[in-house]
Amino acid sequence: MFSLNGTSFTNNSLSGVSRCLNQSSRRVSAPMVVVAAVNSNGKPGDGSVSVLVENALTESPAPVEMEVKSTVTGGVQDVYGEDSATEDQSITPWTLSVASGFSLLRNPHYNKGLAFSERERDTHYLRGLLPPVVISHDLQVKKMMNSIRKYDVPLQRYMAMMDLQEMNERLFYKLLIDNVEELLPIVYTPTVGEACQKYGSIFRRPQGLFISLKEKGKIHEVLKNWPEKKIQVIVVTDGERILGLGDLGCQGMGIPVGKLSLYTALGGIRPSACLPVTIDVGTNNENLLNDEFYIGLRQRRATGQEYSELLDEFMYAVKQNYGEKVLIQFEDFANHNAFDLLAKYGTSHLVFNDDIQGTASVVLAGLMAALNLVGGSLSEHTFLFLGAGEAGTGIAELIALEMSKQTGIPLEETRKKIWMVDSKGLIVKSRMEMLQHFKRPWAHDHEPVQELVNAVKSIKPTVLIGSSGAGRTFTKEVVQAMATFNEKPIIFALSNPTSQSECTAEEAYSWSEGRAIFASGSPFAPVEYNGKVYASGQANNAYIFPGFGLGLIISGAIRVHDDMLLVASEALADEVSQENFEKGLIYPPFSNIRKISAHIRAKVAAKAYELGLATRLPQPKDLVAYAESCMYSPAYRSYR
Ligand SMILES: O=C([O-])CC(=O)C(=O)O
Ligand SMILES: [Mg+2]
Repeated sequence: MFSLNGTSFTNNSLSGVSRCLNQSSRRVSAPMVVVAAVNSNGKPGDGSVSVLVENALTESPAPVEMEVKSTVTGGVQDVYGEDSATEDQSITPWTLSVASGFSLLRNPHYNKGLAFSERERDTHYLRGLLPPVVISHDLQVKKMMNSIRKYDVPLQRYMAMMDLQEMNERLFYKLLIDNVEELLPIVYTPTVGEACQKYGSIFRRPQGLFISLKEKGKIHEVLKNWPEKKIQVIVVTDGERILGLGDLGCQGMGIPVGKLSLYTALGGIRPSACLPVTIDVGTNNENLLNDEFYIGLRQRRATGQEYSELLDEFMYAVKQNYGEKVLIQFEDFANHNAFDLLAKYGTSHLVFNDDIQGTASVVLAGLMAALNLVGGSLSEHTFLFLGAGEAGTGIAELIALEMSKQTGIPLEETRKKIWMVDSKGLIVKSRMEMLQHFKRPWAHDHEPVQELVNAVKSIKPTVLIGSSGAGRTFTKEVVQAMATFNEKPIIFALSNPTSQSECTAEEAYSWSEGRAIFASGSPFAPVEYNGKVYASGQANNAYIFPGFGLGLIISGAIRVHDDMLLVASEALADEVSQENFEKGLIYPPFSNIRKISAHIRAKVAAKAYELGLATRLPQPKDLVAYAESCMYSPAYRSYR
């Protein structure tokens, strides 16, 4: 028991502190979260409680930081680590954590390292636990960047970043936000691919939830083991198709972790609202099954009923634990499950498949921008895809939809402008019987063609898109063929990571004599060809999903709709400046990504309101300003 401002509380009703504050201060507007309440001397009876209040949505300090001095009649320190699930859920969004001294330094959410001020060191039992110097957040960033740059191997940089995330979350995000172009390829594609391949060896601490067949029947409880309760976005994989690297089983965890760090850094969703999940139903990867350091279930993949029962239980438990409006992003599932899961849960949950929908939206944006360089409208172009899986067919469908919207021509007709080659050659009507359902809309009248190069020569596409997961498949002959009948061939090599890219930037520019409009899923450094420097764009779904996700969240959307993907594409294409076009770029630089994300978010939210899918009412007047005000900032809080 302790009392604050004349009110008594038990330790497990500390959320009452928040209510008391809220009632006693006219200066604080809900929703606010108490992030630290520390008994400054720890002795019952004569201490004081200092409390920091912050905005629940953004984790940024509230307009007014409050210090409440009051007589404490009981110790409050011992509530540290108490399960906040025991708190009265009806008073959400109040949450409370208490940390001081050594445990404060060990808590990545609150730790500031050498940036703790003299006063904080006094009031939070930090004296002696830190060396004397006090440094600024900016200097910490500079210091970390210096040490990260000393590593030559990208995986070492990745591990240094993961260590930092575990040690000081706000420093991690500030580093990432301030150095996004340099660090994106480290915490995300392509390095995250290598991290997944070696995840068993580099695994240190769990960064997300592992839900395996062993947890069947207990998933509801497993979700409760996660320390955060107010989850807004889940990225989930079953590891069967990690980037273009194939089945990495349980080691796919690097992907949800990486994607969610971008949700925070690029999209502005607070870290504690993000939950990375890996569903482990086994792996068919023999190397992993025989690897003594493999961290997952050592069995072949469960399929059929066993698989769908586990997924069903997971999806149900998520809704039970976090409500209707939690966004579930499916990532890197194999084709045979990805389409089915999206269709199955699309009507009951807020689900989004990044590989089908996010990639589609980002590629459509790139194409819209490319039209400024090559001319013509979308429907005047002809498209050929290598790879008819999630990404390929997802992009194709969104292009066909946009063409149909622009021209009024029915979707069945606009689809005919789009051709696909898979591992068995051109997708044509005579193969219909044998085709998986998601490939069928793309089977057109044509004689069978085996090789990509022959398909290119026969179809004469203006746009060639690689979504095959197979590296070096856009050969010299293929690129040269594109360059013979197109003045400016549009070539997208989307597969990830770099090793799986259908061709390199250098190949695209040199084989097309510098005429290609090129973009790739993984980043390539600028290329010099014939004395001219060519910078290419990164057609990566990282441009879309963080802003798209927050657009859904701020509007309280309950379903994803294709029209939201279309407006996200338009919003991204609008961000490409004249200066970018002059350099041949069809994507804006990632350095502007937070601003870009705010625009995408506002457009997606506006569409959700227009479609009647938004539940957060009333609609904010200025959605861009509102979106910006909701963004998580990694600025340190001051614990007074
Ligand atoms: O992770 C990325 O860079 C893009 C993506 O979703 C994939 O390749 O599966
Ligand atoms: Mg993916």
